[in-house]
Amino acid sequence: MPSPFERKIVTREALAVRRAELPAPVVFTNGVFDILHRGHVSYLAEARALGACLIVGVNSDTSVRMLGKGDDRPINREEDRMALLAALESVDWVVRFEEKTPIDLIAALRPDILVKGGDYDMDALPESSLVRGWGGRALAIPFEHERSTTALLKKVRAHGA
Ligand SMILES: Nc1ncnc2c1ncn2[C@@H]1O[C@H](COP(=O)(O)OP(=O)(O)OP(=O)(O)O)[C@@H](O)[C@H]1O
Ligand SMILES: O=P(O)(O)O[C@@H]1O[C@H]([C@H](O)CO)[C@@H](O)[C@H](O)[C@@H]1O
Repeated sequence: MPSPFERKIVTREALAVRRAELPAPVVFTNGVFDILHRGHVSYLAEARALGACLIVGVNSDTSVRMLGKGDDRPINREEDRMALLAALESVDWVVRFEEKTPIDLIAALRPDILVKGGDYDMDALPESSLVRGWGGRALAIPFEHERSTTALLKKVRAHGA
C-alpha cells in the first residue's frame, strides 16, 4: 500500500485543474534531486516559507539523460526521487516533467513565485521571464550548505577505488 505522503505526487494535468484552489502565493521550484542532501532540504524549507504552498517539478529519468550529468545518471529512478521529496514537510506537491526544461510545466501551473538554489542566475533563465510576465517573482536562495550530488558521488567513488 502506498504511504500517505505519496498522495502529494500528482500529474501536471491534475494539478493544473486544481490550480485556482491552491493557497496563494504558490511557490514553484524544479530539479533532478538525484541524491537528496542537506542543501536541498534547507532550500526547499526556505522556498516553502516564501509562500502558502510549494510545488516541486522533478525531471523524469529520460529528461535527466538530456541534461548531460553523466551516463550513469540518474542514480535514483524518478519514482524514488519523487517519493523522497513528497516525504518532506516543506513540499506540498510533486510533479514529474519529461522535457529538458520546466517551461511547459510552469506555463501550465502559473506559480506566483519561482525559486532555484543559489547556483542559478535567475535573470539568465527563460523561466524567470515567463513567471515575471504574469506579475510573478523569480528568485534564487543563497546556499547555506555547500553540498551537491556530484560531490557526494565523487566521494563514494574515491572510497570505492
Ligand atoms: N547545496 C545546495 N544548497 C541549496 N540549494 C541547492 C544546493 N544544491 C542544489 N540546490 C538546488 O536544488 C535544486 C536541485 O538541484 P540539483 O538536483 O542540480 O542538485 P545538485 O546536488 O547540485 O546535483 P548535481 O550535482 O547533480 O548537479 C536546484 O534548484 C538547485 O539550485
Ligand atoms: O537539478 P538541476 O540541475 O538544478 O535541475 C535543472 O534545472 C534546470 C533549470 O531550471 C534551468 O537551467 C532545468 O532546465 C532542468 O530541467 C533541471 O530541472
